[in-house]
Amino acid sequence: MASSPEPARNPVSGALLSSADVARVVDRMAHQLIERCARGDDRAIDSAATDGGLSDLVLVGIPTRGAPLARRLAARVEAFSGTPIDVGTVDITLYRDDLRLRGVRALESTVLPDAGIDGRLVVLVDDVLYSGRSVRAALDALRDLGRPKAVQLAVLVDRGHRELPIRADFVGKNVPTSRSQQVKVHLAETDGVDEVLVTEGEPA
Ligand SMILES: O=P(O)(O)OC[C@H]1O[C@H](OP(=O)(O)OP(=O)(O)O)[C@H](O)[C@@H]1O
Ligand SMILES: O=c1cc[nH]c(=O)[nH]1
Repeated sequence: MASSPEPARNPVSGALLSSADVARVVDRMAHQLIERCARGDDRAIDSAATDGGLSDLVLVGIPTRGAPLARRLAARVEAFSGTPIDVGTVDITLYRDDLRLRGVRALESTVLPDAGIDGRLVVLVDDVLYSGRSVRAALDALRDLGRPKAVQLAVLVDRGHRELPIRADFVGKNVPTSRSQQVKVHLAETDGVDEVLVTEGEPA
């Protein structure tokens, strides 16, 4: 009798990705972005363009840590492809559905490239995908900023437990977690170090 597959285990608390792992994962995601554009299997991208469709691409980070991640991804795509990549950030604070539950939060910056996002492929970038509510808020925020040809999603860690019909197009690492766990992404730009940790218990 065929044995059933091992159930996915939740990681034990501790370090999930080291600094070197984070760099490797970001590089892999950059290659995937380039390949997806060049393959043109995505109607959102003009694969006939001489730059493999990359000039159509805008990486838009969701603060806090999605913003430096988007800049890193853009830098690596540029390093591998030779094509400069437009980057931006989108503040989702006022579009959150838990605004009244979470108390006052400072507004972050929304910065778009000069060429804007109309008619382009926007790839939203975030560090963690969990319920999907932050991405839902980002989609609403984008709607007020322009009309992209398509919007896709890149996340460093997908930890599951979606509460909305949202999935990522580019995932650095899938990490099955329990709801009681927390995934904490630390980046040099915001935290002084690159690492991904899994901790037990609710966030402080
Ligand atoms: O899929 P979700 O359930 O929305 O969770 C993921 C979001 O949670 C974290 O942000 P957080 O709201 O903690 O703010 P921060 O980025 O400022 O830390 C993380 O950076 C994602 O944006
Ligand atoms: O584990 C989680 C859940 C939401 N947001 C995070 O950054 N980590």
